[in-house]
Amino acid sequence: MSERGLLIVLSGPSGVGKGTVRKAIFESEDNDFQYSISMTTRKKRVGEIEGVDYFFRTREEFEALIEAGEMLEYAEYVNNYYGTPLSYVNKTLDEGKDVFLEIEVQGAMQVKEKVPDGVFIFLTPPDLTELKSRILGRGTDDLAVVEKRMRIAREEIEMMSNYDYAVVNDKVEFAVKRIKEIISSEHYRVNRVIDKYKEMLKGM
Ligand SMILES: Nc1ncnc2c1ncn2[C@@H]1O[C@H](COP(=O)(O)OP(=O)(O)OP(=O)(O)O)[C@@H](O)[C@H]1O
Ligand SMILES: Nc1nc2c(ncn2[C@@H]2O[C@H](COP(=O)(O)O)[C@@H](O)[C@H]2O)c(=O)[nH]1
Repeated sequence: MSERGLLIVLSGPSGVGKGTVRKAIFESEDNDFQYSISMTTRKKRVGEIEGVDYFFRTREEFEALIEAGEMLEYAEYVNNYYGTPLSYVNKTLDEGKDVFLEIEVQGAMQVKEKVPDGVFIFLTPPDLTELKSRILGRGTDDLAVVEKRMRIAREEIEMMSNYDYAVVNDKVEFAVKRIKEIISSEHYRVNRVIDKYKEMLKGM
């Protein structure tokens, strides 16, 4: 029996750099994770591509998928739905591949309920001033949305204790290195490899 893949959840406040860090992980040569592309009802930003950055759907389409039980998790964030399609995650984990989700905190907590043996990593900013300047520097949101993201960020940081690991995103390359080290060591946790040894002992 081949081992099921690991479900890795990278989460944290808006603007901390989740997308930047995730892209750096996926661009690295030794990357062996499968990225689960999220679905959203928000408008496409300049340069974003359907099926690469997100699956862009209407609210009606998204709600129909929720009703049909086809989302692993979903959340309403700044007046839009965001969610993870369930079938891709299940199929890929069953193939023994590691699946990487980059999602906000409400969604991460739903995944934790359903897949408690996932690896939950909270990406933190060096401080809140730096967080705000990253959101502003990105230039994608007007001031009211930036303030809303900052209010949500404060609540999200309080949820950090529900995660397995906290990684500070001071420099992207350091954060990437820490995350890779965490995932690599998670593969050696006894509860993940025990079944393989049970099989081996049965055959002796
Ligand atoms: N380590 C870092 N140092 C300085 N700037 C960074 C760092 N990581 C990311 N940034 C910058 O911060 C801004 C926000 O990053 P990014 O969009 O990746 O955040 P996010 O957490 O994915 O946001 P959201 O949750 O809103 O999608 C970007 O302009 C990015 O270039
Ligand atoms: N719960 C989920 N959150 C998600 C998912 N995909 C992305 N996100 C998070 O939403 C916010 C806003 O994203 P943006 O692209 O509008 O800046 C951000 O924190 C993302 O990480 C998802 O599938 N589920």
